[in-house]
Amino acid sequence: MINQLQQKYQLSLFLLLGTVAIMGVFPFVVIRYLDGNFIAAGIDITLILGIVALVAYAYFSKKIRIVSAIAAVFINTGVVAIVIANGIDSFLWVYPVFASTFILVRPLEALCINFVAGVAMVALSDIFNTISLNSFVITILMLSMSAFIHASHGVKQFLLLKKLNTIDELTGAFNRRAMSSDIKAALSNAENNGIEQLLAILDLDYFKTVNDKFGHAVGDQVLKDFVTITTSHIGKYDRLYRFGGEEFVLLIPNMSDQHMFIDNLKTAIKQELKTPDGKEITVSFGVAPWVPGTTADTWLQRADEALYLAKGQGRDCAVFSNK
Ligand SMILES: Nc1nc2c(ncn2[C@@H]2O[C@H](COP(=O)(O)OP(=O)(O)OP(=O)(O)O)[C@@H](O)[C@H]2O)c(=O)[nH]1
Repeated sequence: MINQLQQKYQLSLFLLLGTVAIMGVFPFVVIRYLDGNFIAAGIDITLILGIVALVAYAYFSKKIRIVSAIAAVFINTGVVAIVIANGIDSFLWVYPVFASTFILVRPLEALCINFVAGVAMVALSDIFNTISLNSFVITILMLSMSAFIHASHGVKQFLLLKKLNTIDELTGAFNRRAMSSDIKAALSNAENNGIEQLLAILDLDYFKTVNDKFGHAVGDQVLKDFVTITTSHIGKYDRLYRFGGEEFVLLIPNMSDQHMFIDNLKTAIKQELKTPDGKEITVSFGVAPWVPGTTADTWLQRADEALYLAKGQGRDCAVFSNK
């Protein structure tokens, strides 16, 4: 969800940047044309058309990241070209273009693009016969470094927000919010692309007695150990979520031998998850493979019913839903 918000935010920034660029550059197309400066007018109109095309492509394709990167290179190339063609008259455009690069791409990428554009300008334009090269280098460095620090701070804040939004604070497993959106994606993947998934609820057995015997802090540690152990035995694209208390949900792409996978996982947890006095802690599994017509609610309900049966069968076992 937070990724979608970020994408919407980036798209609206991109649209705003495009609008501002067009409104700012267009009057100069007219001025340069009336002055008879057709090369500069041509570069400006190329910039406007390129930006319009890129913004439109980003809007319809939703490939914001790649289009933003192309736009960043495009406007930096454009500003170098206009400074070479038009000289000192277009020099002030360098500053807004360099600053806006940090809105389009990641901070380090923006710094590199600015660096290459700056070097190209120093090497290829003759404006430094008129203005001081030292002043240019110092002011552009100040601008780029300030923008870099600000943008890096923004990236850190976004990553923290993403973590707070999707990760269970105690165990480090994904939280219910992440689970809801991943289940939706898994269902649509299964319905539309035939990529079936398996959903299982994992519930620690007799966990209350761990708390009662060793205290809540040890219980917390057992939950953390459970997540570490389980995560180390599942695949890169498999996801473990804390459903609540000592209940977890596992969402995995369908593999060829579901029963063997679940059995191996159950055995691994049993061997590795221990109380402080070395006694094994077992887990019960309620497993619901995806079937056509599954909804988020029915999927969890089928897994929960299977878990109920597993607990009823004496725990430390996995029951597959046959619905
Ligand atoms: N330490 C700790 N305990 C928790 C947390 N969340 C829930 N619990 C405890 O988990 C225990 C769950 O107890 P029950 O629902 O009876 O389950 P159980 O003892 O595992 O029994 P079965 O599931 O039937 O095998 C309760 O004692 C809760 O207090 C947590 O975040 N930390």
